Amino acid sequence: MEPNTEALRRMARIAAHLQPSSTQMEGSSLLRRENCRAKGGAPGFKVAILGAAGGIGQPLALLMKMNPLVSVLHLYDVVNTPGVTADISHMDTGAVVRGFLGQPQLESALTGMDLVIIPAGIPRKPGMTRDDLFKINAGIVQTLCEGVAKFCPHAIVNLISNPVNSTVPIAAEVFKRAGTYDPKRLLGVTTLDVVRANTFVAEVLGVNPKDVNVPVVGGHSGVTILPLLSQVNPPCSFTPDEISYLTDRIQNGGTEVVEAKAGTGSATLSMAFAAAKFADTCLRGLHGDAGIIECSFVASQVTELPFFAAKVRLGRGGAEEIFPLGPLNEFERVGLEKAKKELAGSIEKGISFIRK
Ligand SMILES: NC(=O)C1=CN([C@@H]2O[C@H](COP(=O)(O)OP(=O)(O)OC[C@H]3O[C@@H](n4cnc5c(N)ncnc54)[C@H](O)[C@@H]3O)[C@@H](O)[C@H]2O)C=CC1
Ligand SMILES: O=C([O-])CC(=O)C(=O)O
Repeated sequence: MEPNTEALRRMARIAAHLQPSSTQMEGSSLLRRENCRAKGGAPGFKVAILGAAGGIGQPLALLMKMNPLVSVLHLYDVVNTPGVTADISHMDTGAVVRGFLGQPQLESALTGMDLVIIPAGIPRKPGMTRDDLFKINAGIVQTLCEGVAKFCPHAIVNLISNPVNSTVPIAAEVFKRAGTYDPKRLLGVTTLDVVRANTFVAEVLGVNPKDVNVPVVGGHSGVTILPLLSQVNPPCSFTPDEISYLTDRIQNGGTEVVEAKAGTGSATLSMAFAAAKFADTCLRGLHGDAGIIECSFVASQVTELPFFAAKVRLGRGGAEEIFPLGPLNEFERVGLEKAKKELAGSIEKGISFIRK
């Protein structure tokens, strides 16, 4: 490269920082990606977090800034993104970070994104169910997904905002209405249930949670969270008391945190960890890595319900394969029936919110 060309590029990058208009920063970040590619680095993906200034959004932004597969990180919220962005952008990792504040900047936040992670919305307080959040969060998810449909219709969406059992159907209806719906690209994030299940099962077994994998299917609320303890990897067995304790603790893990936080919110740090883990699997899928399998709440034919959390294989197109539930024991079969009954109502509530 000619030295004077490099000097010009450096000046452009400094100018872009001093006056960060969308095009200037975009040009600068693209340049970095090109440089990275030219040096044989990994290809980078563009990721947006909507709700980035919140309890989940901030640590999630930090973790995504550390992900080497991310070349551009857009942080969008209706409050506080300038501060969060300035802070995160000083981390000496590769991703270029940009902040966007409020609805007028949603277009710039979303344009060109490969992956959009949505933790926007209010969290629970003690005594509330996740469904109690529907009234406020349904509208937030609708607005943001309308933005996704308009400005980055091919992005993969990771939906975190509760109640997930209803917000994923809401997003699907928004995308259908816009003519952009691809069921493989809309993924409800249930990874925290798996993360908790791995942790609690490992405690009972006395092993490292990293060495345990518990499939958790169904949905993301109370009895719809169905851990398949008969399918733990590596294979192991539990006493009836252990099964009862573990199922109850996994299903009520969210409430355990809400009560411990005593009115100041719900799980944020473990959720950011889980969301970053799930986003990483999506990015590795987009990257073309083989054998990427995680549980997620997706459009599905695994049961008679239109949506269900199950193990999915992530690839370039999103959730490219959804695995059947596999053999269930009697306890799990009873749990499945309870889960389906509650899920049916929550899914219908989400669908009719948009179709009303
Ligand atoms: N899927 C899961 O496993 C989990 C889901 N959650 C859910 O995640 C959501 C967020 O939780 P927290 O981060 O703790 O809440 P929080 O209140 O700390 O943060 C939410 C953020 O969303 C922002 N926001 C609100 N309306 C917005 C809009 N229209 N556009 C962009 N941003 C908007 C707020 O300004 C705030 O910064 C809640 O609904 C919570 O129930 C929480 C834990 C686990
Ligand atoms: O319980 C809540 O409200 C937040 C949540 O979804 C979880 O921690 O699993």
